[in-house]
Amino acid sequence: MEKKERGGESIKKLQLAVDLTELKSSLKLLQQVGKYVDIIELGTPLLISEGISIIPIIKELYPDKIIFADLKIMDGGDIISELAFKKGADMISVLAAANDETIKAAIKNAQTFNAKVLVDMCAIKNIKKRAQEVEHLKTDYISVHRATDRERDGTDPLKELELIENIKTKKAVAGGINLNNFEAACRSTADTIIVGGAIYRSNNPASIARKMNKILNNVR
Ligand SMILES: O=C(CO)[C@H](O)[C@H](O)COP(=O)(O)O
Repeated sequence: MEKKERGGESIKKLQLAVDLTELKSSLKLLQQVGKYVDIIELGTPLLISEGISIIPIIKELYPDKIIFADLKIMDGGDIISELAFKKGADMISVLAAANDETIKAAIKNAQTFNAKVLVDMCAIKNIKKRAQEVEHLKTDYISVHRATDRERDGTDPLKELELIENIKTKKAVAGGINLNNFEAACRSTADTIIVGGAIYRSNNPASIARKMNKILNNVR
């Protein structure tokens, strides 16, 4: 799948969240599904377990993919984002719950390294208000995100997305996206649909990713 942008207009993207804890199993997963996704997310558990040195390893193997480091920065926006960008990350995440100074520092570094920042709304209570504030900071993406630890309480990130439909910044949606709600996610205002467990926990990750790729291409 190409990561091109048509005439400046962005094409909706599928982001695979690799939330495994070992490089070896992550590489095996990527061999199976890499061709079906636009963005490879090095998940927070993977980065904590294996370290940011895996960024250049994955980037070298998948030069045509956008490499997203899900750092979920809460403080130290300058130093942490710089570490990841120097390793070759194309995009990183900063938490919306962080201070504006933290988000601004990461955005400044992203500009220096020609990279991007996604601000993650995970655990934000007033999503609409915080999204408006974050938009003023000129981040590249705002992501609504149902936390993994809330997967059993029925929180729907697609409903949260509706709260920020007027936000002009590109949007991503994450948390519990699977084949049942994938088409709805593609038809939503999200520019990027982030899928983790529905692919990597499947007995047949390639089949799920291929189906999602097909659905996304029909909507694009
Ligand atoms: O960032 C994350 C957790 O903090 C996950 O990568 C993201 O939410 C994807 O979740 P799922 O496995 O439900 O698709």
